[in-house]
Amino acid sequence: MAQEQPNWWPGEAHEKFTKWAISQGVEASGVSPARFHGRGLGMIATRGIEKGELILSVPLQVMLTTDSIPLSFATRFADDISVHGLLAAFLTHGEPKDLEKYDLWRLSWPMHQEFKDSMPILWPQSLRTSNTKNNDISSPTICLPPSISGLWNSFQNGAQFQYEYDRDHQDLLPKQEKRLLDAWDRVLAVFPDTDWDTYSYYWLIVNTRSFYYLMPGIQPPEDRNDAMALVPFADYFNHSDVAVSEPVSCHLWKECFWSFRISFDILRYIKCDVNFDGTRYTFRATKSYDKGEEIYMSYGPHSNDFLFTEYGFFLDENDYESLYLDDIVFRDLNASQKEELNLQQYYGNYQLTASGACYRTEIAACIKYMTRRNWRNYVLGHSTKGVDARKTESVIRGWVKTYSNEAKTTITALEALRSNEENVPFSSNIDMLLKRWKQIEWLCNNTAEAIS
Ligand SMILES: C[S@@+](CC[C@H](N)C(=O)[O-])C[C@H]1O[C@@H](n2cnc3c(N)ncnc32)[C@H](O)[C@@H]1O
Repeated sequence: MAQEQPNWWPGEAHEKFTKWAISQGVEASGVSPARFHGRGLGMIATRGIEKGELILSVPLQVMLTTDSIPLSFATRFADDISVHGLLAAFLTHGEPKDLEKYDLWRLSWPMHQEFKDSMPILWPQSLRTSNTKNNDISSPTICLPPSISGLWNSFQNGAQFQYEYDRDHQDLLPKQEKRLLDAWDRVLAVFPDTDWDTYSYYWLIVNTRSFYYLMPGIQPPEDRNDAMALVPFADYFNHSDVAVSEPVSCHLWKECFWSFRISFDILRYIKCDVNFDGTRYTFRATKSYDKGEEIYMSYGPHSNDFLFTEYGFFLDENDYESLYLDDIVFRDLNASQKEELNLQQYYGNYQLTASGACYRTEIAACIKYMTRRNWRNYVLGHSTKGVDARKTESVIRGWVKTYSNEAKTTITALEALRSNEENVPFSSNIDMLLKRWKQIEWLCNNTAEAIS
């Protein structure tokens, strides 16, 4: 009689891939790929696991890095093609004999349809309108949250940035589209018949499954996104916002951190649970696990809007949740106030998190009612004369309410879209948007109430 499989059984393709990975030197101890409702595949503990235990080790030879790509293939592309773009090009157009090695691994990856369902970049134009250049913004509703689309339904945010500043966590979709289209142009120059669906699929595979990869002792590339590689089997780990609390004591902190494309500025707060020593990628348990529990890894301290754009999911609860009030704040300040904020390096990146508005937002609020002299003295730490906590709170509450109104307006519009029969094929996308906007509304209302 055939042996009964556990309800988390990943399926035959994943069993075959696991056997292949182990035959190639991957060492998995107490972990197995498993199916988890709503998360596709993930990693399960097949026995009790102690905190700090080595659970996975993957040798360099089996990873897909730029060094795995034959030079005769790589040198056909313009020098400025991104590593991301090149890896996707290799998966799309590499010689079958060079790709054969990865066949069973590739069969373990999600289907194209799964990306179409979850990744906004592949959604119909009406659902993914953003402030991308050349975009037709005629869509009656901006469905994606402002940090993703760069646009709002309740006001227009045109021409209000008086000064350039680093909006790393905003306009996420236009930036992602640019990365994909830049790569696409370079691939088309070499392979004019490239199929968009195939290329964008592999580009998203790399986007959602790559790891930070840098040989020890090598300087990080100018663009941190170029330090990436694919790591078989390790790409089964799903993300959680597990606390990445203990500061790294390890002097090699840059090299000892893994992530799905994480930014360098937070690396020093991360524990060395994941390490690449130049020969192997190793993964240790960040806590103890019971048999049958899912083992997660943190992809980094990402907000839900970031996770939504880059990975096609977001968390119900996220310690790193944050909304950006920049567009709302800027339209409420005059040119001279903005100039002053810029001079004092408080221009932009006004965040709202579960614990309230950030210090930068408070400073921006103060400039609304304080004399310039008092404000400057306050910002420079000389005096608190003129600071009135109630007035600051009232300004911030107004800004948060604007965001909350945006959520309300968009939820109403999305509900109308949802009930239109024409949109039945996109109902799960609309549901995902509605869920995200309700989270945003909740966060705004909760903060506004806490400030009252
Ligand atoms: C590195 S892969 C992880 C393995 C993947 N779940 C699979 O089925 O192959 C990253 C992708 O997994 C999914 N994912 C990761 N963490 C998740 C989570 N906490 N909840 C839901 N989906 C998650 C997202 O689709 C993401 O793009």
